Amino acid sequence: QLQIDYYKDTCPDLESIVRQTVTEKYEQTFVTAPATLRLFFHDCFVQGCDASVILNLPNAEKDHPDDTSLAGDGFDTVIKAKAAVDKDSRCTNKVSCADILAIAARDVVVLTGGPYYPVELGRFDGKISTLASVQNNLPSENFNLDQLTTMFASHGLTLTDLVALSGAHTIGFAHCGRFSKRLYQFNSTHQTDPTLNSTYAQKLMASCPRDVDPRDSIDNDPTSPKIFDNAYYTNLQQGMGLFGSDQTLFTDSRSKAIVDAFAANNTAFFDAFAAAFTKLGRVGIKSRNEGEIRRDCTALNS
Ligand code: HEM
Ligand SMILES: [Ca+2]
Repeated sequence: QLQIDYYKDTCPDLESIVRQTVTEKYEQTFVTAPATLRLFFHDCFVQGCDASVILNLPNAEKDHPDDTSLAGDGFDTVIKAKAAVDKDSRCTNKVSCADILAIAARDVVVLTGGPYYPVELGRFDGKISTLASVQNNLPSENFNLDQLTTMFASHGLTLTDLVALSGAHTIGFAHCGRFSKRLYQFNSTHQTDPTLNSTYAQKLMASCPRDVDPRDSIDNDPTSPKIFDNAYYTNLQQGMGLFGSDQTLFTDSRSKAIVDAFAANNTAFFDAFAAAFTKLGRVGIKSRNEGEIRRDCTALNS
């Protein structure tokens, strides 16, 4: 029931207002892009795409360890865009924070060189956000393909969607503590994960030595960290996936052909990403009765 032209009459300039705010913030700080894209994913997988991750309540979603590494610039992007939207008197208190996040997430994909695609709108903001609801609902960086496909399938997302959406790791950052196990204590026979390219492994060890502050971070995509492109897939072909959950998309024979197709054809990746993003944006949509149009994206109306 989402529609591309949902706000056509109520807030006709919505898309350009959001785009302008996101562009200004992106020009100030690059992290705006990966932070906003990841925020959208984490929102949709927990309670659906309803901006529940943004609510600032005691023991809220954002306080769960899986969400505490969400960069503040993603939240800030939505708050700033909401303020800009509400300044247009036609739009005041009419556009949901969940929809603003969805538009902003598409906009950062475009800003970093990725595909443009229309975003479906008409979401309502959720009224519930709990720390407990995050548990086991976001994928771990150590997941194998079965674990990844089970979790994605539970939201109607296919194997192709999983591989395409994982391509978001073509931009952004990761903290050393997230993959140090792959470098230093993989398992009883291999200190370092044998699927990891050895030159890349050495580079990672140099950037993230054993005693590194686990809060230090490095680029997800070692070849084009700020560009939304299919380098993520050519990296996987060379054993240069940062997380186990990335590399397994290539090492597992069931998804390898999809990785190869996206590595060979950037347009194929862009088309699949746009389609998968649209499906992700439909997860757990709340009706008018189940949700609200939040006045302040960080707080419940009342
Ligand atoms: C397939 C399962 C996935 C796993 C296991 C996973 C895991 C992770 C982890 C561990 C990080 C690093 C966090 C940190 O150290 O701060 C990360 C970063 C990121 N993830 Fe994912 N992710 C997955 C899928 C996705 C999807 C579907 C998207 C969006 C469509 C996404 C977008 C991002 C972005 C943009 C970053 C960089 C964030 C930043 O620089 O602030 N990820 N992911
Ligand atoms: Ca890239």
